[in-house]
Amino acid sequence: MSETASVLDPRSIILVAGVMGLMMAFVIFFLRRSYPASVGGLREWTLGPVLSFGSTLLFAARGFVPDFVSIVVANMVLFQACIYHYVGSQRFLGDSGSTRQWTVLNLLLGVGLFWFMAVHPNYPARLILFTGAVTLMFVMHTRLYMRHSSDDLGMRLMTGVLVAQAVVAGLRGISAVAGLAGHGIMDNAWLQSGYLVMYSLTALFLTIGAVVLASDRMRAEFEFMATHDTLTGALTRRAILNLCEQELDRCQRTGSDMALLMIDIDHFKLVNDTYGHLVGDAVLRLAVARMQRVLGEGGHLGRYGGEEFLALLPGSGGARAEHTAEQLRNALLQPFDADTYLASTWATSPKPPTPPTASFGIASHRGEGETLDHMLLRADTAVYRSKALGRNRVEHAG
Ligand SMILES: Nc1nc2c(ncn2[C@@H]2O[C@H](COP(=O)(O)OP(=O)(O)OP(=O)(O)O)[C@@H](O)[C@H]2O)c(=O)[nH]1
Repeated sequence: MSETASVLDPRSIILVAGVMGLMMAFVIFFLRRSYPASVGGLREWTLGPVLSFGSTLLFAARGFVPDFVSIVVANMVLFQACIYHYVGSQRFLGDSGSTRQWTVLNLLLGVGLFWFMAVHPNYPARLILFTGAVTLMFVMHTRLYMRHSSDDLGMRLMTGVLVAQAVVAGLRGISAVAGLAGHGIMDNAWLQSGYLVMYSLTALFLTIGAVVLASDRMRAEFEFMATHDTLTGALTRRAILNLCEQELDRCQRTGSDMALLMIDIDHFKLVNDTYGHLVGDAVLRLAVARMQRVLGEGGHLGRYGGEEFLALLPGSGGARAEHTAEQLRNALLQPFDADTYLASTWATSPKPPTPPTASFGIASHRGEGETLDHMLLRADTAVYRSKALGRNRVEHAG
């Protein structure tokens, strides 16, 4: 029994937990230095474990510092650590999180803890107050991850750890209500030790989860940057050609259909020359947004060259590809939305605004033996014919 007590000595457990959390805070701190600002929440995720460690020192100093510090301040610092973890998650997941209202709750918590320490000393009441606040925090934190749920390892790890911690904190509160809390945090009741073990694992796994999530986000961002054009958000030339190669391969194995659309914006040099390159850029972005809306999940759009785009239509034969091309052509012709940069720029211009038009060339898969280069050449030739016949039209490759 005495051996068990020494293995699960609460003071050692919370110290080890704090040190582990602090080490993970270093990891996040260095990640933060090298990650772009678009990966939000890293500052809060660094502060969380640092505060946890601070609370650990304060708890461990029980008997050496005034009780106000080792009880009231220590609990408040620990709760503030939970707040930073939560707000870090909110910012990471793109929600607007603020520590302010939670800090107010923390101050109220401090008043309550002080009351039940100095005015009406009552350990179970303090425990109920603290576990109530912490359980609320973990439930909110869990709900946040459930709202943004995905199959990512980091997301699942975070959700699992938070659910476990919400349950344990809740049970600890219930045990206090049921009179099983003992007389102080250093009481070695099995529930107390169990809670502290759980706490140490949570502190560590929350921070590990944060590191995993941040690395996954970075990988996804790099992958996106490598495969998407920065100006328009369409796929890069290499990415769309890779997809075309894969699709062609599949067609030749299974005999299914596919079609390529070469799309060239008309008189684009004139847009640049008349309105400037910034407007030209906005026109390209608008054209891509409109075409992506039409294609949806059914096709892929890549930027083939400056104002030339390539759409891949898996499973489409010639007739379906023509229908899609007409939809794309019509989408480009629609007037500008009144509140866009383009509408306001062009409205104040001496020349009346006109949405861009484009010329389309379709090359549908002809069957075995056809290469991607050949399909691209056919689509390109069809675009030239479309230009020669007056632009703003769809032509089939021969
Ligand atoms: N603003 C802007 N312009 C670009 C970009 N990439 C290419 N361009 C411009 O696109 C124009 C293409 O001009 P051309 O190849 O002569 O074609 P066009 O004026 O569209 O004429 P047609 O294709 O014959 O209808 C050039 O002026 C390029 O500078 C870009 O990223 N942004």
